[in-house]
Amino acid sequence: MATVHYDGATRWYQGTERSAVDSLDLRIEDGEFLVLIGPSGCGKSTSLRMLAGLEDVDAGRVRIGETDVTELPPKQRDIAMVFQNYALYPHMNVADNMGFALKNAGRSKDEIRQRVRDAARLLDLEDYLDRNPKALSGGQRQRVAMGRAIVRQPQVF
Ligand SMILES: Nc1ncnc2c1ncn2[C@@H]1O[C@H](COP(=O)(O)OP(=O)(O)OP(=O)(O)O)[C@@H](O)[C@H]1O
Repeated sequence: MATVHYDGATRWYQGTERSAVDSLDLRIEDGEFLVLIGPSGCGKSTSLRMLAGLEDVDAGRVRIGETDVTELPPKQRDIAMVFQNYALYPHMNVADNMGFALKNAGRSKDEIRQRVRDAARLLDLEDYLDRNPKALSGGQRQRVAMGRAIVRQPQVF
């Protein structure tokens, strides 16, 4: 894990009068579990998306550990994110959804199987590994999305 540091991070969406996030200063310590709470539309997702590299940072900087990631593409940030709509691959079963990023990273079949099994045990998904997402409940889908993040063992969740 690593520290996360927002330093005046700002995001404007074109054509809008106000910034979605205005000069966010926030330091999250290594291993800290942080919850952002605020009214709908106050900028929580935008803040996360700037950290993950899914939104440009229009002013300020974002750091992970000692690395300034403001200009880095998402792939190089070693972050795992769970999306509000889960974004599961509908044509893949639960095990393949959870192991997909590891497969892309060239990990061995044995390692992928083991990490997926460990995460499935943690999330109580062992009985669902062969099912497709459409045959799962909302909460089960949410746990698959979390499993997909967990198996990657990223610097930042
Ligand atoms: N692509 C976009 N173009 C223009 N404005 C946007 C865009 N995406 C988000 N916004 C605006 O930016 C602001 C922050 O949105 P954001 O999604 O970060 O809010 P949030 O705090 O995560 O909200 P919620 O709790 O409702 O999910 C909102 O006012 C939203 O309407």
